[in-house]
Amino acid sequence: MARQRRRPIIELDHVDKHYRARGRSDVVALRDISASIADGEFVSLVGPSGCGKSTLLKIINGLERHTAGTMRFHTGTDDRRQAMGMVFQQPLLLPWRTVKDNVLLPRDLVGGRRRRDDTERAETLLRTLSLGDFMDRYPRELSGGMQQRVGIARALMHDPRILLMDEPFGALDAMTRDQMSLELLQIWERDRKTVLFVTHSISESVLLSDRVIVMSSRPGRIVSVVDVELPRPRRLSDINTEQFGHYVKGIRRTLDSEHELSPR
Ligand SMILES: Nc1ncnc2c1ncn2[C@@H]1O[C@H](COP(=O)(O)OP(=O)(O)OP(=O)(O)O)[C@@H](O)[C@H]1O
Repeated sequence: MARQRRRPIIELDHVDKHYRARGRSDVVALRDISASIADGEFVSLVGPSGCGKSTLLKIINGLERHTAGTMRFHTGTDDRRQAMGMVFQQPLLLPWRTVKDNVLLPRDLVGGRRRRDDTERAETLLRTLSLGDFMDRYPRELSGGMQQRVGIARALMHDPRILLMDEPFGALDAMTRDQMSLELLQIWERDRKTVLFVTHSISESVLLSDRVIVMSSRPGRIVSVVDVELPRPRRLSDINTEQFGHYVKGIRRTLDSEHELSPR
């Protein structure tokens, strides 16, 4: 059954991105990207290494500028940074700040005194992410998965409408990665933020997403958009179902055929 789509929050229309390289020809990272992401939707981006997935997140949050096409955001604010939170593969925590102070970093960067609300929000987020007992510890005292949870709490601190996640679990072992996927799903089911999630794992993309955008090798283009019609809430055991396998195989086939066609 087709899901009813909500109104778009991000619209990309024929977007290109070229990186200028002095003395060499430009790198065409993205070509003709058109997509509409609905408010509250969970969308994954999969594609070969170097196809421009990170670039797409960076032009969406304004860290990079697109070179052609148009982008529209319907977030209720002109301040893109306010509307978006970003989670990177490495959590990039400041080692001299405690866990709680790392989560409060975006708040502190704005300047002025912290309000009690800010501290309470940081504490609530940390408790939600099972870090209630580690708020006053330092990053070096935490495992990789715990550090990544701190990165997620920090990205959620200003309550963004959109969460951009660039291979957030890529550096974690398989079990921690599964656990983190489930926790992310729980947060998403509760808050229904719009999530754009970059991953190399096809099964992770199917487990988490409403839609999976499949990209070609560089220059990155969208070659397929897969609606994942698996029921929610999802569980890890869904991975063993026939329907799940069907989605994974379909996406794998698309990526393989693109790889065969691409110039080497
Ligand atoms: N600042 C930059 N200057 C020049 N070229 C860049 C820059 N950043 C990225 N590129 C190039 O743009 C292309 C896309 O890179 P990007 O990091 O977006 O790919 P990706 O799909 O996220 O890769 P991966 O899956 O390996 O992380 C690559 O060829 C890369 O070398």
